[in-house]
Amino acid sequence: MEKLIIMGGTKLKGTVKVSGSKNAVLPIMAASLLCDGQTVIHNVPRLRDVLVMEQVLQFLGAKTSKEGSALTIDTRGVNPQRITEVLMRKLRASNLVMGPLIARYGEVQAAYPGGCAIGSRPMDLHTKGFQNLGVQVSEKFGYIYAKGNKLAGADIHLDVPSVGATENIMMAASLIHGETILHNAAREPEIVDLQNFLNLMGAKVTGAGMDVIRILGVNRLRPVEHEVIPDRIEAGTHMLAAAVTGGKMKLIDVIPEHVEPVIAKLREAGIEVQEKDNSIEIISRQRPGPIDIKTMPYPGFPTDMQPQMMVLMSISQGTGIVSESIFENRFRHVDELRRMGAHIKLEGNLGIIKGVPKLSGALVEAPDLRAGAALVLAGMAANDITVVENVHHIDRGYENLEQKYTDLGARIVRVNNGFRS
Ligand SMILES: CC(=O)N[C@H]1[C@@H](OP(=O)(O)OP(=O)(O)OC[C@H]2O[C@@H](n3ccc(=O)[nH]c3=O)[C@H](O)[C@@H]2O)O[C@H](CO)[C@@H](O)[C@@H]1O
Ligand SMILES: C=C(OP(=O)(O)O)C(=O)O
Repeated sequence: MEKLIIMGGTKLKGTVKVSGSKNAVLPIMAASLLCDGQTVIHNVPRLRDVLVMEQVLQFLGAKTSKEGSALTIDTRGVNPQRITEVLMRKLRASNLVMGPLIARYGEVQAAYPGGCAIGSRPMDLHTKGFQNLGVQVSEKFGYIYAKGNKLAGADIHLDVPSVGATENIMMAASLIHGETILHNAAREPEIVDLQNFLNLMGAKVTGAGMDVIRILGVNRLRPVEHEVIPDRIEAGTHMLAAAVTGGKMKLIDVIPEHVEPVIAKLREAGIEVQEKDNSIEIISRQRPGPIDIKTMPYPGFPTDMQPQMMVLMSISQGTGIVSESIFENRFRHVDELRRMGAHIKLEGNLGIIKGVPKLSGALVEAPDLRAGAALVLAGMAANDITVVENVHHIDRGYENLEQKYTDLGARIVRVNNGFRS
C-alpha cells in the first residue's frame, strides 16, 4: 500500500498546469461505443479511473492505445457481453456504458457500479430514464438487465439533476428514433462537453448547460477527434492548496467560469483571486476569514470540493458551517482532520468548524478521492510531518498530484511499505 509523507509548512509558489477533466473524459470514452471506428480523445489525464474505463471498453471488445495525452479507442471489434462486478465496482462511471450499449445493441447486462463510498448512489434515475425510452429493465442479484428493440424518444423528468443519469439518457437518446426532452437535467460543464462531443459525431443535442436538454435521435454516429475540457475540480483543489499554505500560485489551462463558485468563496475568505482568459492567480497573504458553504448541483458549490474547502475552514479565523446536500456520507475526512487538530462538530448533514491557527501533522487515511486530496492539502498546511495512507483513492482522480505540488515547493515523498517508490 502506498502512502505520502508530507513535511508541512512550505508556501506553494509557481505555476501549475491543470490536466484534462476526469468527469468529462469518462462519459466521452463511453460515448465512443455509439459508433464504429476510431475515436481520438485529446487532453486525457493519466489517472486510474481512465485506465479502468479503458479496461471496461477492452472487455467489451474495443482496442485502446495512448500517445502522450491522446487516447484512441477503436470500437470495430465490440461485442457486448455481461459486465461483471469485478470491473463495474472499480468506478462509478462504468455505468455510463449502459446508455450507449442499449442504443447501439438494444441490450446491456451489467453489475451495479462502484465509485467513491460517499453515499448510497442508486441507479433508479438511470433505469427510469431508460424505461421511458422503451427499454425493459429488471434487476437481479446485483445486476441490471436492460433490453429493448423499439426504442423511441420521450419526455423525461429527473427527480434530481443527476449528472450520470443526464449523461446516460443523452447518449442513449442520441441514437434512437424520435425526440427526447430531458427536464431537470444536470447543468455541469462536463455535460456540455459531452454534448459537444456527441454533436461532432453527428448527434442533434441542444440545451446542455441548462435544465432542459433536447435530443433528436439519428440513425448513425461517426468517429471523431475531440479535446476534453480542463478539470475544474483539480483546478479548485490547487486553488485551495495555494490558499491553505499561504502561497502564490498561477493555474494555467483552466476555465475560470467553471470554478466561479470556488473563486467566490475564496474571495469571501479574503484570498486574492485574479482571473484571466484561461489562467487564475491565487495570492494568500493572511489567515482566511470565516465562511459557510452549501453543496449544490452546478452552478452551486461542488460537493467534490467540500473536503478541500473544509481544510481552509479548519484554519480560518472564526466558525463556519458546511452543509452537504448531495451525498449523505461525505464527511469521512472529518475524523482524519480531527487527528490533525481540527475542531469540527457534525450534526446530520452539517459540519460546524471552529478554525484553529494551525493544524499539526498526524498519521491519516484517505477514505475516498477528494477527502484524500483534502488530507494532502491539510498536510502541506500543517506543522511537522503528515502521513497519508491509502493513496490509491487519490490516484483515481488526480494526475501526478504530489509531483505538481513538489514542483511548487512542497516536500512530499511517496513510499511503498516504507520504501520510496
Ligand atoms: C464520474 C462522475 O462524473 N462523478 C460525479 C457525478 O457522480 P454521479 O453522476 O454518480 O452523481 P449524481 O449527480 O448522479 O448524484 C447526485 C445525487 O443524485 C442521487 N441519485 C443519482 C442517481 C440516481 O439514479 N438516483 C439518485 O438518487 C445521488 O444519490 C446523489 O444524491 O456527479 C457527482 C455530483 O456532482 C460528483 O460528486 C461526482 O464526482
Ligand atoms: C465522487 C467522485 O468520483 P466518482 O463519481 O467517480 O466516485 C469524484 O470525482 O469526486
